[in-house]
Amino acid sequence: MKEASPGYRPVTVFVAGIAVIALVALVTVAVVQNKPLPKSTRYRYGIVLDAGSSHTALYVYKWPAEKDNNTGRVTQTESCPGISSYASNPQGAGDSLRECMLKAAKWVPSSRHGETPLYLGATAGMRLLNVLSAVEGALHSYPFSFRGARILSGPEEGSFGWGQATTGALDLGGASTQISFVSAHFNGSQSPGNLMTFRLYGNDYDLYTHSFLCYGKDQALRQTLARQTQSGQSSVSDPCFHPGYIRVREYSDLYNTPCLADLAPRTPPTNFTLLGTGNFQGCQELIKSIFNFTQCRYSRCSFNGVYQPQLQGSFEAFSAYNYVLDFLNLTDTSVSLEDVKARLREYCATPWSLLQKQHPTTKRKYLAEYCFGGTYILTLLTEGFNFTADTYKDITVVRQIKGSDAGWTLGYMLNLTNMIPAEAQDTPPLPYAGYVSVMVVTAVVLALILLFLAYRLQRTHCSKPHKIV
Ligand SMILES: Nc1nc2c(ncn2[C@@H]2O[C@H](COP(=O)(O)OP(=O)(O)OP(=O)(O)O)[C@@H](O)[C@H]2O)c(=O)[nH]1
Ligand SMILES: [Ca+2]
Repeated sequence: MKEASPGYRPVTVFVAGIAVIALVALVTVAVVQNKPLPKSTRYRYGIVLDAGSSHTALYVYKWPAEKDNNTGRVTQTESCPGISSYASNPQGAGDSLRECMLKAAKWVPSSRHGETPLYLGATAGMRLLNVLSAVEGALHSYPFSFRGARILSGPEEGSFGWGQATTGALDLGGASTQISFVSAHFNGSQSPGNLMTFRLYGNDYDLYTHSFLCYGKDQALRQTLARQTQSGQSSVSDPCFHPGYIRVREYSDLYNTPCLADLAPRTPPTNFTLLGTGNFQGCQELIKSIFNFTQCRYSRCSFNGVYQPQLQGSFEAFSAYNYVLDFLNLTDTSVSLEDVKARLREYCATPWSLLQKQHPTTKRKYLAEYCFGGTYILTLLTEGFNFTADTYKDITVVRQIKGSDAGWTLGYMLNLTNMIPAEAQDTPPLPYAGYVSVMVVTAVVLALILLFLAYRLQRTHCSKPHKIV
């Protein structure tokens, strides 16, 4: 009689084999698949040129390639020449951006050039189509994926500058100014032209937005000068400039803007002399004269008959709000409206000669215009947009929103590349190390279960009485 050897049954061997193959396969997949991208392709880039009325700014955005919804962060900015000054020489406008574009080509890795979108957005203050088409031609010659140059509409300029759902945006440019905020009192029924609807992260927003062309800081200043030179005066005493400030200006230069169309005196002298008197109150009265507060066919208006719902929530103010209030040391959140007035009263009255000594390195043009700029901001916010001493506290002056330079460029690019997530984001993907760990643990558990099954099968097999041959 021969006792049967405890040999393994084919089924046991099969199950154990599967267990080993499963383990090897899972670990291999975990290690080989889903590896982080090589360094050179780990990020995507996007370039936006903001062709404003007073300057052109270049923004290079960068974001992780795996997370297209992880809105880009600006990595580099560059101030380029303003193309609006090339109206009589459109070719020159294209050439003027060359240096800036070469810098962008250095910042973006060359392997990414071809797929990097390049946009040029001109703001409403710059309706110079001939310049725009010349620039368009020039931008095609760079290695990026040029997606066109166009003029933003007022609502686009306002709404793309709006970044956070709960915070309104105040943008003061050279030619135009924008106000945008979410208001529970606004659904567009009164004034559909001011409504922009957004679906962001699963929520719908009705955004009120308006862009006032000719009410940017530079054009508003021109409007005040026009108010004082309409009869062709040869000398003007201007309360918005410091005592002792004297400057000779040309009529043709002042009135050379669509904002003052038809306002120019018929037969003006060539020049007028601007003499500063440095009087805050007089300056505020002068500024008020460029707003129309009388007509409003809606339940409420800001100015010039433009509908504006009741202000709501907090606001972030940027561009010239930031340049001017920062210089005047008025950006601290503890600063009240009364503090602003007191500072301006004292600042505007400061003699020009003293100011120049106090700020020897500040650009003269900027230095001369902070009294006007500050007074204009105060008047625009309180008389124009109806901020009160109480709601003024809701305004924060910022240079950046969420780590990016404040402005419309990021929102514009994200919108055009379809990267603004309409729905709430899924939970973020596991990092590579986490992914490998989960896969290995799953594989080991699976293999253990299979081995255990194989063991049980073997045991059952051994405990059965063997047939004796
Ligand atoms: N003091 C100061 N003023 C600045 C500076 N940069 C720009 N400005 C002025 O601030 C105002 C607004 O500037 P921007 O926001 O660049 O205006 P913009 O985008 O060219 O103009 P829009 O087309 O109307 O948007 C203009 O009057 C500029 O001359 C700065 O660094 N310091
Ligand atoms: Ca601007």
